[in-house]
Amino acid sequence: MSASRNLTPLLSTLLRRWPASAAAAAYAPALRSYATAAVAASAAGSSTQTASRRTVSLGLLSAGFAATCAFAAPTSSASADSSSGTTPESVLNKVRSTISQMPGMEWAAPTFHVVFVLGGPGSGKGTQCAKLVEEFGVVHLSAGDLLRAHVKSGTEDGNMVKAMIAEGKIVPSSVTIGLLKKAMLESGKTKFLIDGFPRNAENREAFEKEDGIDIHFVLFFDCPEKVMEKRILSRNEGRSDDNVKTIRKRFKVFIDQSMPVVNHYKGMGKVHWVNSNRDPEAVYAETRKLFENF
Ligand SMILES: Nc1ncnc2c1ncn2[C@@H]1O[C@H](COP(=O)(O)OP(=O)(O)O)[C@@H](O)[C@H]1O
Ligand SMILES: O=c1ccn([C@@H]2O[C@H](COP(=O)(O)OP(=O)(O)O)[C@@H](O)[C@H]2O)c(=O)[nH]1
Repeated sequence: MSASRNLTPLLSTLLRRWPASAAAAAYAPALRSYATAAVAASAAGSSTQTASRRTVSLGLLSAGFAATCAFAAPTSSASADSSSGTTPESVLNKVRSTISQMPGMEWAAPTFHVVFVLGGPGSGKGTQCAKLVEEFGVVHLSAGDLLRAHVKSGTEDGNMVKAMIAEGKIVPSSVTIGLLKKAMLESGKTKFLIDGFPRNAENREAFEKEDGIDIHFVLFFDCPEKVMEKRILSRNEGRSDDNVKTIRKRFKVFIDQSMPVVNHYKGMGKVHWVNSNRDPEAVYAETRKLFENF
């Protein structure tokens, strides 16, 4: 039987084992894309499999299901989950053990492919990422945008983030990585531009500890401070941190804390340096070449 024909009953089995909340149902499309990606991955590797035991790479499917359960808050079933001690890790472990018990199925860790897009505030990261999304169909995740959306949640955590952004400070990785992982899982895709993260050594070290993420390279946009400041002051997106006082603090944080991250990856030969002090089309003409094999 082909792997794709196995898929629907498998999804039903997984969803039956852990009753889906209304919010979980909203994740079904993402789950289905993971499943499709998993089947494609399995088909690509089928020549190495034995006829008696067909191995299906279900890591992405499992990750999608874990996301379904782990991020279903704030529904009533999610609060029942938290009262019974369910955590993202415990859900993932359940998915893993169920899959391992299914005949002909084997657990495989998911792989997400990532390019970090770094550069000073106003260097043009968001502008270039939008062009890459259009041409290459990659997913653009701006850590700053995710944090700003989180502020709107009005939670205690959200208020802490709001205060840190207003001061140009770097939010702890536990918050930012949680938001990034959630967005990655929900997207149902596997190739990501992570824009504006990691911003310091703590962010970088924590992200590198995450399983199943392959950091392909770092795209660094280089632009003089004077030019970046001028750009930010005419950006006009209503951002609370786009004022001269906070911009100067952000530049200092960038030099003191973010440049060491860039230099770390430079030492590993992973940084592509692009001069972004040119018109956006000229910057893109150089940038796009780096993605032909991504
Ligand atoms: N190459 C460029 N030349 C001139 N202006 C640019 C260029 N790239 C971006 N901008 C503008 O500068 C501002 C900051 O760009 P943005 O992409 O938001 O930067 P970042 O994401 O690095 O903070 C935006 O208003 C954008 O339209
Ligand atoms: O991984 C991140 C990304 C952003 N920020 C915060 O969000 C602000 C805005 O970041 P963004 O990347 O959106 O804007 P940029 O500084 O590139 O203009 C930063 O100054 C930080 O306070 C953060 O703490 N961690």
